[in-house]
This record gives sequence, C-alpha cells and structure tokens, in this order.
Amino acid sequence: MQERIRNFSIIAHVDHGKSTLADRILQKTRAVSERQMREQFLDSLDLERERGITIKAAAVRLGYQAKDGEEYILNLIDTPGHVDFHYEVSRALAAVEGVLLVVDATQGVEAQTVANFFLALEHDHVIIPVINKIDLPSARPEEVALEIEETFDIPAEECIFASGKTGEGVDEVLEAVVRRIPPPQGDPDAPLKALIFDSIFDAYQGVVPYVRVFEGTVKPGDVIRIWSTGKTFEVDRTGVFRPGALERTEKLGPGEVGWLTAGIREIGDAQVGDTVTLDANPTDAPYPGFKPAKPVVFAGLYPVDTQEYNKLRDALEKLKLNDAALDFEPETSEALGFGFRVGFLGLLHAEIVQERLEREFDLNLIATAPSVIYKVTLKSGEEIEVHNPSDLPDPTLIEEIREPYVRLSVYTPEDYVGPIMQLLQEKRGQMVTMNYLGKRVELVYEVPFGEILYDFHDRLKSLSRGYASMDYEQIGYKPGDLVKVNILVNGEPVDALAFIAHRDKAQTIGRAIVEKLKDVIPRQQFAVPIQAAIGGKIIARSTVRALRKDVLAKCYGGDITRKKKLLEKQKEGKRRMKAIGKVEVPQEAFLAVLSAGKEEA
Ligand SMILES: Nc1nc2c(ncn2[C@@H]2O[C@H](COP(=O)(O)OP(=O)(O)OP(=O)(O)O)[C@@H](O)[C@H]2O)c(=O)[nH]1
Repeated sequence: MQERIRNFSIIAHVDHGKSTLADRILQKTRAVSERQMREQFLDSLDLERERGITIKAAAVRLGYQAKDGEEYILNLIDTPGHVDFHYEVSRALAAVEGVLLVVDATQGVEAQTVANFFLALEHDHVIIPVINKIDLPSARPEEVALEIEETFDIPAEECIFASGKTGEGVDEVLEAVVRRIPPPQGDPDAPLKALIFDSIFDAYQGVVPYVRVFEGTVKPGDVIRIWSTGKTFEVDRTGVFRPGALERTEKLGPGEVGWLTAGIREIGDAQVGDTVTLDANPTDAPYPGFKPAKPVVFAGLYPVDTQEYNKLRDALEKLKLNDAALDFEPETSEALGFGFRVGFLGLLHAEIVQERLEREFDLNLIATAPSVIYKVTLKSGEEIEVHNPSDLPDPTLIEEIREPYVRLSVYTPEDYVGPIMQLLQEKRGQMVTMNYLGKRVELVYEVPFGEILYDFHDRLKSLSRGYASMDYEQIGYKPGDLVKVNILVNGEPVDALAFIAHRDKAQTIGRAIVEKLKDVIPRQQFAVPIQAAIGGKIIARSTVRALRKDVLAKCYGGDITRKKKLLEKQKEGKRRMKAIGKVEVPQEAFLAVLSAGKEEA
C-alpha cells in the first residue's frame, strides 16, 4: 500500500490561490460531494474563512484513480502562507515528499514564493510549479514560467498552467502528483518515529496531535512517549483525515498521515515539531530541529470593564489550548488597571488573537501598541529582558540596550526600487544584497525588527502600488542608541503609552503621537496638555482645547435617523474609553504610536 501513497503540500505567496486550488482538487477526487462542499474546505476556523487567510495547517486524505488505472491515496497537507507562521509551514513540509508551488499568473514570483521554495528545497522535496489563475485576462503564464526558470532553476516546461477557479489544468496537476512525487519510505517494524505537524484541542479527547509516521507503526493500546518532554500516554484511537471528519483506523503505518488521541491535556505536551515514539521501543533518531514556538511581539490587553478581568483570563487560557505559541502573564498598568502582557508570533497573530477574544468571547478590550523584546545590560552587570517599554529602567542605570534585528527581503518590480530603498533607510536598514531577476529586484536588508513592526508593510504596498512583497527572519540582537519616551496627558505620564525609539527619531515620533492624541482625545470642559518627554525633558507638546464637541452641529434640518446614527456612533466610541485622571482617553489613543510612523515620513 505504501507504494501508492503520495504526501504533498501546496505552498504559495498569500492570495495566489492555494485554498481555491485545494478545493478544486477535493472536488476532482470526489472526496466531497458538491452539496457538502463548502468554499475553502481546508480552512476550518470561521475566522480564517472570513479574513481569507489560512492560519492552521490542516490535512485531508483523498482517493484518486490515476490514468494508469491504479487507485492512489493522496494526503494533502495545507500550510499557512503568512510569515508569522513560518514554523508551521516548515513542519507541515517535513510531513510530505513533494509540493505544488502555486504562482499567480498575473503576479509572478513574490517574496513568500521564494521563501517557501527554499523551505521545500531544504527538505529535498519534489517541487511541481503550478501557474494559477490562467483564466484571468491579465494572466501571462509563459512569462511567469520563464521567471520561475530563472529564479528557481526549474525548467519552464515543468510548469503546469491551471485555474483553481475554472478547474482547467487540475487533472494534470493530480497526474503530476502521482508521477513526479515519490512514495514514502519507512519500515513498519522499525521503532516508531512520527512527527507532530499540527494539533487541535477537543473538549472530550484533549489534544489531538496530527502526525506523519516515518518509521514503525502506532495503534490503540500502545504507550507512546513524547520525545522532548519524556511524558508517556496510552493511545486511545488512531485515524486519518476524511474531508470534514476524523475517520478511525486500526493503526497508522510508515508514510501515513493521520491523528491520534491519548488523553493528552496540555498543548505543551504535543507541540508542533516534536517526535512521538513508543515507550517500550523508542527510536534513537527523533525528528531534528524541534524548537517550541516563541513569541517575539508583546502587547498589553486590558478589559475596558475591569469586572471582565477573570473572563479575559479564562478566554486566553481557552485560546492557548489550541495555540502553543500564545503566551501571557498578568500585568498592571496605572492607566489601564489589571490586564495581561500577551506574546505573539507577529503582528498578524496579535490581530487574530485580539479579534477572536472580542468575537468568540464577547470581550471589550483595549490593546496597547505592540513592542519587541529589548535586552538590557545594567551598570550592575545584570541582564534583563524588557517586554514592555514602561519597564525600561532609568537611563542612569543602563549600560547598553540591544534590539532584535531581522533579515528582510523585499521583491519588487524595478520601477519602485528607489522609493523602497529610501523607506528602508528611514527604517534604519542596512543593505546586504540586491539581485536582479528579470524585471524584478530582490532587496535584502538587515533592519531593526521594531522598525518594521507597525506600518512598514502598508507603506511598502502603497509605495509600490501593491506590487512589492516581503518576507523576514529573525537574526539576533544588536546594540542601539535607544531611549524611552513618556507621554503625559494633563501632566500625568501614561504608562501604557510609553514607547522605546532610536534617539534620532524620538522627537519626530513623539511629535506625531501628541498631534495624533490631540485629534483622538475628545475635548473636555478644560484644556488638556499632551506632552512627550525623555526623562524630564519635554520634546513635543500639543493641547486638546476646551469645550465639548457637539456632534449634532453638523446636522441641520430634521433628518432624525442621521442624528440617531451619529449619537450611536458617539456612544460606540465611548464604550472604549479609559479615564486617565480627569481625562477620558479612547482606544485609538493607545495605538497612536502605530500611525505615528506614517506622519513621520
Ligand atoms: N480568477 C481566478 N481567481 C482565483 C483563482 N484562484 C484563486 N482565485 C482568487 O484569488 C483569491 C485568493 O485565493 P485563495 O485560494 O484564498 O488564496 P490562498 O493562496 O489560499 O490565500 P491564503 O490562504 O491567504 O494564503 C480569492 O479571491 C480567489 O477567489 C483562479 O484560478 N482564477
């Protein structure tokens, strides 16, 4: 049977049509009847469908009758395309022997096409390029095929032209999967070696690890051992993925992709990348390179209503069951009260978590601006990590501050190289290389991670009319001339608004923030000064003038529904206010630093 298994993934730059192609493949293999077929089958969380991005790798097992007359088992493992979830892509790829590299025929090769290609190459996978969306009038498949040849050294003839929308070329794709991708290797009698490439949490079964078996066999009743923790569990069930269902099997053998349950209660006991083996007959070669996912971006999350603190904690605990990368600890802010410092894999991850908290748990939250982790050496010789700018010790105690750097690659049509280089310079980037790939250019820079955190991606997109794309990886810490800037509202420093910036940029950013705050803080009965300060030195200042804003002033005439709408809008705005001294400060204020970068340009 192993001979007729094919395990593969689809990799692509965001929006190049990975999920649509997967749907079409499911349909072709008739694994799902038309009626059952939901759009974008593999994205199982509602949120994912709504935002149109794939977050969690999922898997499905399909039956396929090939042109050679044989029946094949195809295991399709879905991968997330966004850079925040790189580690999950990498582990999903470890579970397969080949990949479909989907490239949009109207866009060509982009940053994550390249990053994903190299991940697949590292795993020695067979790579089948699929040029997608050929139904679009602006498609230029031949040109893109040449671009692929030039960039990846894959002959242009190997590219398959397809459309996930119309279904054209999908038969060819399936035949290529069967013919070009090799069957999995592995000995059913060897000691068990299975890789956890994903997991879900089920209220009854606990953590359900998704595994790819490389060697040996696992079946109900076996006692398994999780490699990194050494913990043991008795297997209750094993099974495979049918579209929309987890189907039970007697066992899982080498080359198979499936799931198991074993009464595992903690997500930390079955983390993506870890190896499962048998306690009685363990493998001596676990899957290499396991590292637990580590958050790199931190933000404060506070309930608007202080009564909701416990509800927020319960919600975070529930989310963590399904998300090993989510990290949180209690935090108090003078301005915002009791809340949590929450760690994320990146900005997108942060946005998704906040959205889920508000939607699925009906919480009303104030989020503070996200921050990276700074490493600080004190004059006393002590080393500390700062996850929250307001925790940065007094400058007189500090010997050195180091900030995290990323290696950033940007892909862009050559027309936009000038403005993008200017942007990178403004972000304190240092060029590593610049490569020409036909009419496209790859720029590689080392940039402080904190600089690209807020608005970099938006600005890159707008500078290049949407054509440039980016990818990055963490490369470690470097010292920087960094200072903490405090923001004072009505003379009081607001801890939740403090930020850390390079000394040369502190004043510009400080000025942009106080200007922004002036606009978002509603007028009070009295004038409210807003200041930015480094230590005792005021570097920028603005004033919210007295007098309440009359939202109805704009509506003369008797349009009562419009008046109502405005009043409701004002109420909505009020829901997310925090009183700071005598001043009501709305949610937007706490994110002012996010938009401050734009004005700085
Ligand atoms: N015209 C046309 N549109 C397509 C085709 N394939 C996908 N699309 C559209 O392109 C957009 C992105 O498609 P998705 O399948 O969601 O892309 P994806 O790569 O899975 O995106 P992520 O999950 O965010 O990585 C959607 O609006 C699709 O309807 C195609 O073959 N032709």
